[in-house]
Formats: sequence, C-alpha cells, structure tokens
Amino acid sequence: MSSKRADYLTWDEYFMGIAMLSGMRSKDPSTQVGCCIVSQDNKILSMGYNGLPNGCSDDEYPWERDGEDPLETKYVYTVHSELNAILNYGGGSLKGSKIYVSLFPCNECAKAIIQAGIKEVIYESDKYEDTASVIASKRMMDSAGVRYHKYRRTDREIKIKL
Ligand SMILES: Nc1nc(=O)n([C@H]2C[C@H](O)[C@@H](COP(=O)(O)O)O2)cc1CO
Ligand SMILES: [Zn+2]
Repeated sequence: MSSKRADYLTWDEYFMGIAMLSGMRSKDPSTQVGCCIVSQDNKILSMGYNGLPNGCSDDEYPWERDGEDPLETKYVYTVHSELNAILNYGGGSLKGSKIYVSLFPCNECAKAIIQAGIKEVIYESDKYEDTASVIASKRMMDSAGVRYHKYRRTDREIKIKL
C-alpha cells in the first residue's frame, strides 16, 4: 500500500493561493487585491477582487491614482475585493467565517467585515499600515473582536499551465 502524498497544499496555502489567483482578475494597473472567505470548517463561501461595479465599463472609467479632479481617479469608483466578496455571497450568513486577503482591509471594508460577522482576517501585505485608513481599520477590528494576523509565507511556488 502506498502512503499519501506529502507535498499537498496546506489549508492556508490553498486559501491564500485562491485569494491571489482571484486578484489576478483585477484590471487595476497598480494594485491587484484578491480575497477568499472561508467557513470555520474550511469551506469556501465567496471570493472577490477589486474592480468596478457591475455595468461600469473597465474601458470607460479612469484607472489613474492621481489627478486634480477626484472624478478622474479610480478611487471614487472601485469596489474593494473584500466588499465584493461580501456582497457577492448569496448563501446567507457569513457569521464566524475567516477572510484571506492579499492586502490588509481598509476602514470601509473593516466596517463591512465586522457587520457581516467575519471573525478572522489573514492578510499578506500590509503596505498601507501607516495610513489613517488602516489604523482606523485595526482600531475597529480590535474593538469588535475581529482577529487579524499575517499570512506566514512558505515560499512554495505553484506553476499552473493554462
Ligand atoms: N484592502 C484593499 N482592498 C482593495 O481591493 N483595494 C483596492 C482599491 C484600489 O483598486 C487598489 C489600491 O490602489 P493603489 O492606491 O495601491 O494604487 O486596491 C485596496 C485595499 C487597501 O486597503
Ligand atoms: Zn477596502
């Protein structure tokens, strides 16, 4: 009898891998964010990436970061990956779930995470940790009892031929 494979993906690698794969759908030229919401018993409930709302064409809206006119920047239009994943979930409650996300949630997504009953955030990058948005996000999550911790990289590389 042969024994089981030894190099299978861990749960954390699997879910963060799916979060990153989802981020590859993003049309944002500077930052692609992806996430994956998972139940307490490790079932995938929803996924998301940053993009425009339905009906808003990726080719007609701006992807600029800077500009005198905020209406000519992406910030007023894009839906963040985490909010997309929460809003896209059609199955009922997300209470007690965890979210794997490639970038630490902003304050607006933190509000949605808290209100949806998500209890744990596993993030990869925290590149905006010094901004008011992320400081406020952590403050609210601390108050609401949402735990957050950084994904521990294993440096495993996955090659998929498509
Ligand atoms: N947690 C997040 N989830 C997201 O989906 N985003 C999105 C909004 C923008 O489309 C992009 C950030 O663009 P930039 O400022 O790094 O060029 O990532 C941003 C954050 C950061 O808080
Ligand atoms: Zn956000």
